[in-house]
Amino acid sequence: MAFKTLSAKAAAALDKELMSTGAFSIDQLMELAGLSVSQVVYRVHPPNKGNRVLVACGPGNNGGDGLVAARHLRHYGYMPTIYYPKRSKNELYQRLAKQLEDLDVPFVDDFPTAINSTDHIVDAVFGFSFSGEVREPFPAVIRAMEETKLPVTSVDAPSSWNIETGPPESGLGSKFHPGFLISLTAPKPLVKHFKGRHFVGGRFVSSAIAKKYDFEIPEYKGIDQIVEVGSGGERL
Ligand SMILES: NC(=O)C1=CN([C@@H]2O[C@H](COP(=O)(O)OP(=O)(O)OC[C@H]3O[C@@H](n4cnc5c(N)ncnc54)[C@H](O)[C@@H]3O)[C@@H](O)[C@H]2O)[C@@H](O)CC1
Ligand SMILES: [K+]
Repeated sequence: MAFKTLSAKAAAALDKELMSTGAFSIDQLMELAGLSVSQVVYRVHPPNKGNRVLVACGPGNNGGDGLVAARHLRHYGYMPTIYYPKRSKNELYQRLAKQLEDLDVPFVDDFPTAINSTDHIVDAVFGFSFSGEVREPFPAVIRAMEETKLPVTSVDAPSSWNIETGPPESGLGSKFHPGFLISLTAPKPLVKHFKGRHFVGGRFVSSAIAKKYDFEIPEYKGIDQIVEVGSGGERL
């Protein structure tokens, strides 16, 4: 049986609720989301398979998850590189970037060039608030991820996919099929079109919240922040 999915609208409402009546701060949620992303990368691509990881960060919270994941990956022994062209002026993101700079993690401006010297890519460009056509400077990033043979781990959604309906029918993003996806809190409807290895993360949801938003919390084992589920979201 497949896990129930969470629409983009429901995911945004859930986030808002966690940060209001739920009493969480955005820093906490992003830290846990990024930690779970780092655990997926470690699971599917341990550092002895090649420790260079290129993290593509978009302008919103999906990009913030990427910045947090990069810090954890650095501490696990990876050599992350960050592409973060639309830096937010928000203090939280500035602190996350400073933490990486203090670990000597490089920031690069040219994603298509950087992709030639990495072993793994983290796609933290867009999450559940993506809509419409991909705007500059991100088309080149989506194209490079679409064309590369390197493994890609997408955070919450393969960037450029419609959250409800999946990959675009034609043009940019239509051939973007990352090998790995981590759905945060609960899979979004687009997972119906995802064929790779699929994980769920975000081990901070209470059963009351899951019940209210009508999704299931997967069975996390031990100290894991992630659970592998079937590509469509079904139990393994
Ligand atoms: N509920 C959860 O489990 C949590 C979710 N988080 C992350 O937060 C994400 C959602 O974050 P946000 O709501 O900030 O949004 P996103 O990060 O999905 O994207 C919004 C940003 O992308 C830009 N954008 C949207 N469409 C675009 C287009 N067509 N071309 C170019 N730019 C475009 C917007 O202007 C905005 O700056 C989730 O997907 C998840 O990764 C975590 O950070 C916190 C916990
Ligand atoms: K993404």
